[in-house]
Amino acid sequence: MGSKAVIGFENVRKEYPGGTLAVEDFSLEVASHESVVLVGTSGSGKTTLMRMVNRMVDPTSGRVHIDGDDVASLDPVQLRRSIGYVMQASGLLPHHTVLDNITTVPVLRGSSRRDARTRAGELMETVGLDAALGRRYPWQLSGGQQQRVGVARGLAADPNILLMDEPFGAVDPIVRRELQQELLHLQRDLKKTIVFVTHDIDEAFLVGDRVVILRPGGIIAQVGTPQEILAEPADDFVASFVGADRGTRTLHVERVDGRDIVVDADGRAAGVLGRSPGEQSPDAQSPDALPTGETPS
Ligand SMILES: Nc1ncnc2c1ncn2[C@@H]1O[C@H](COP(=O)(O)OP(=O)(O)OP(=O)(O)O)[C@@H](O)[C@H]1O
Repeated sequence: MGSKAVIGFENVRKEYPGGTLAVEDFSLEVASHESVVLVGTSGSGKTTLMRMVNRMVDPTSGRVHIDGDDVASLDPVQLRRSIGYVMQASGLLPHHTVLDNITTVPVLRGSSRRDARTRAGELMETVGLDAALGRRYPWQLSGGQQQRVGVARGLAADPNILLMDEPFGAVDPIVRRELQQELLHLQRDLKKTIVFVTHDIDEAFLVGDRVVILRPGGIIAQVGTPQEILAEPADDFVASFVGADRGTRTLHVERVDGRDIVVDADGRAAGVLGRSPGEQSPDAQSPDALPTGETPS
């Protein structure tokens, strides 16, 4: 696999045995080092699409390529080991210590145990974990710590691509916010190509360079930067999705890591204005102009 890690979905369709049409016809290119978030209601095909990247799911038709190579032509085991995968509730092996969980894939890929452990220690520091926790078992950690281990494990083989399936879905809102912020820090340094799945639009706007809003059947309702989607929702479905739950909250803008984040009265991120450092953001939306949306009935 090349090092650009450009991911392409070309007219992919997935019909599961039994007849569920999870994805009708989905095409998208994820650029090198880009973070793309798939967001949509339950059952809209987000996880199915993400799993096509590492061949945990094979499309019924269409193809997924990485740097131009059809993943169908790649060995699935090698492919999975070369792509970081972080899932909800961390997915850690319960009978293995934290260190063993983090080092499994690097050792399978040929690292010496010693090198893998050294690297694991560094990664634990990167994700904000005390190295002493390495000897514990997952059940001896808090939910937030488990998720951090999950992120460290996803990064352990230094993959170019990171797949994150509701990675912070199982932790409380405060820890979730901390983990989101840390992911933003990490991504600034690591610059992975990230596909991130969530059903939380606030999270999508915070972590995504681009956000893909899906209808059932993996149909794209809108794809764009958070700014574009907030400024011009494509239709009522998107407007309602984006505004859902926002009601009459007072929105304001906070500067975080050089980015203007729209924050609601509860301190939750509602969007990002002006994406990259150095990028002019004269067209940034006044928070007053953001769609407040009706609470969906
Ligand atoms: N292995 C499977 N066999 C049969 N049907 C499946 C399978 N996996 C998913 N589905 C169905 O495909 C559809 C899309 O599922 P998928 O998990 O991709 O959606 P999702 O958007 O990730 O949902 P959620 O937010 O609930 O995780 C759903 O109707 C689901 O029931």
